[in-house]
Amino acid sequence: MKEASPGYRPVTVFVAGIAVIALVALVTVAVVQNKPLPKSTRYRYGIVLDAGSSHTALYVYKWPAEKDNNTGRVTQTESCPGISSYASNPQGAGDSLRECMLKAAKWVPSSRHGETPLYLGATAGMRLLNVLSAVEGALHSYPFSFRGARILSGPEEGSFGWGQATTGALDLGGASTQISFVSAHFNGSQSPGNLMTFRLYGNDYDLYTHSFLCYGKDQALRQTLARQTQSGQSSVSDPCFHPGYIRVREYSDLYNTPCLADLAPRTPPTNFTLLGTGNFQGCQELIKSIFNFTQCRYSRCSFNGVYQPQLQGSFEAFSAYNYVLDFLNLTDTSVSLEDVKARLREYCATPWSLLQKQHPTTKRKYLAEYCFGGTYILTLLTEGFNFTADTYKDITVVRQIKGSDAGWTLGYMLNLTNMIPAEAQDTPPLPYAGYVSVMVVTAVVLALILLFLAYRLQRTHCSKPHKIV
Ligand SMILES: Nc1ncnc2c1ncn2[C@@H]1O[C@H](COP(=O)(O)OP(=O)(O)O)[C@@H](O)[C@H]1O
Ligand SMILES: [Ca+2]
Repeated sequence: MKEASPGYRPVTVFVAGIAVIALVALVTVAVVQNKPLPKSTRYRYGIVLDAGSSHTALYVYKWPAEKDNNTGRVTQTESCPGISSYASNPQGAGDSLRECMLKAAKWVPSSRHGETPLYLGATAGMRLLNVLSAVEGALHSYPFSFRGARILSGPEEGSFGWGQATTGALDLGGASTQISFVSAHFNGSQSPGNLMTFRLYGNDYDLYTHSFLCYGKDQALRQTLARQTQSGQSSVSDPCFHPGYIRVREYSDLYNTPCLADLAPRTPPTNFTLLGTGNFQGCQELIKSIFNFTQCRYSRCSFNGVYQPQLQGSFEAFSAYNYVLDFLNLTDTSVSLEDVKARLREYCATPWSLLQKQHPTTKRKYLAEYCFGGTYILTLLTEGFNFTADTYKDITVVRQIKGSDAGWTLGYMLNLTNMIPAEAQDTPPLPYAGYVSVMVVTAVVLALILLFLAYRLQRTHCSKPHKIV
């Protein structure tokens, strides 16, 4: 009599053995394979310098090393000098970024410097090549992994600012402005130059994008001033500036931009006096005159003969859209196009002296230009891009997209570091806390099974006369 219930004990022993092996394996994997990263290597960093027309913005991105996807990203930003003003002194451009780069070196732990990618993208788009090579030389001297300085094309500037598949992007800089959106009516056949194709998370997108050089806020303002000074006037009554605003400006200074090439009057006086009249309607008429609506060789155009498919979906507007509309208290989603007009009518007519008293701390140059800026935005959106009272509701003014400052810098870095997954991920990686929980629960269950089996083995042993199954 060896077995009270033949076949029972070997099965139990076998299962118990497997459980022991599984438990040991589980604990070994838990201990050896998935220790949290040491503090200094827990985060990764990336630095992008956005050399725009008005200034250079420094972005330092930081994200958990375990999640190389588009989540958990934190940004630190810093405003640095603009490099385009160094066209005649390229060496100075490199030196001018020194203070900013030292800040970046402080924000990124030194143990991570060597592997932190550093990019510079220039969007000012004008006569920058000699400046860029000087800046490249300077950026090589920092401890980061410098990956080059280059001029972004208009489509790149527009499309990297575009973040979510369903949302269009509107960017208004100083020199140029971009519009990008996905449209069911656009596959590039009419206008291949406006097509950017993307493969994102397993889906293909045909993105329409266009960048209008010389239609950023500063260059557009210069265009309106050029319209009023073409015959060498010595004084100009400008409806886009407030009543009582007076400023003497130099002709050479105004026309010193490729956007106004060949437009300068032949023998102008040295200066002209700019006198504000503060008239919204007049300002809008003046702004309309810098757009050309007459020629279009496509089925539909925005302006200057540029193809634009029918607007589709919602839009996020940032950069100067945000600076200007925020100052004018017009960023709320409930604000209608009529509200914008009413606010501008009242705002532009406000005397300059009163305005300065109301906003003693606002930079004078900015304060003087919000009337123009607001009127330009309204005109660009409605006359230029064909937004209506109805579709204007689809625009949200944003400072940030998904927790990062809105703009092209994050998309640019993610693209160049191959961190935007083209294909959908099959299984989302488990976060560390989730991993530990799964391990603990499984180990506890296995331990309970073991205890239970041991208990039954013992009982079988101690009560042989009874048949227990
Ligand atoms: N706080 C602000 N208020 C008003 N205008 C601003 C402010 N900050 C920047 N600007 C202006 O908004 C425009 C766009 O700025 P930005 O997007 O930085 O331009 P860019 O990329 O061409 O350098 C520029 O004309 C700039 O001078
Ligand atoms: Ca910009």
